[in-house]
Amino acid sequence: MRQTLVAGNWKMNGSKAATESLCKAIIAGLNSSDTGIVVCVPYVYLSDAAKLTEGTPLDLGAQNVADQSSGAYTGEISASMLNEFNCKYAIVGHSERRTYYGDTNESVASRYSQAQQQGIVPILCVGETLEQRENDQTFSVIDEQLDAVLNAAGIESFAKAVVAYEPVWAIGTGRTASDEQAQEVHQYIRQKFAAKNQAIADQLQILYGGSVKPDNAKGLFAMPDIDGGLIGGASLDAEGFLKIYSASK
Ligand SMILES: O=C(CO)COP(=O)(O)O
Repeated sequence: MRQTLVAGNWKMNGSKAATESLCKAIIAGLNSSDTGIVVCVPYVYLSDAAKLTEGTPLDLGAQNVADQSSGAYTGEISASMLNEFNCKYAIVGHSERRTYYGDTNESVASRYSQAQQQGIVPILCVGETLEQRENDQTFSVIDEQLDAVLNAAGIESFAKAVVAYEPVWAIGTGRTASDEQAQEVHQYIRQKFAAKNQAIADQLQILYGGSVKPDNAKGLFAMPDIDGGLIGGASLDAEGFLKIYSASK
């Protein structure tokens, strides 16, 4: 049985005060034995969030990581820096990074490796746009996104990675993929990995992201190849986020 994981991606939302109140409210709703729940907060709040989550069941993650280890890369944050703040996870290749900030398949692969070199678990995001889906390119886009990382880091690296399928057309639109639409792609991804290494494929956590809410989480998470979710908007509300987490158990 694979463990489930529910990750909140706060994106560029919140404040110092909101970080404190949201972390505290989520932690208050968890039991000490709970596992598989993480918040990915803006970089500047990692220090506060690290203190708030230390010794609690709530894990911490970043929303990105540099594709280089150090040096003259103005504005970037390295994996070793993240490591100083108890970051267990780092999202890489989110579609908003790919679309607005030019992250390429190659740079995403470098970010993925940089995270792993510091013992941080990358949450590798893949997914097609609406246009690509309508042109029957969903699987070829996902192949390209995954192959760039597989070629650079190897199949074994996925023993310590998470994949998130996030169809771009479902992100922040309120238009979620149906349970079956999501499962179809998750199954495709798992079979792709299984063709290279069955054991890695069997244990790989594949999360679904895109308008996951408390009322649709249960159906999505019940699908055989969906192992949890990467939650945007709904992770900014502690009660709703905890409900989504409960749906994963
Ligand atoms: O992009 C997402 C998580 O990374 C999904 O965002 P929403 O849940 O707001 O659609």
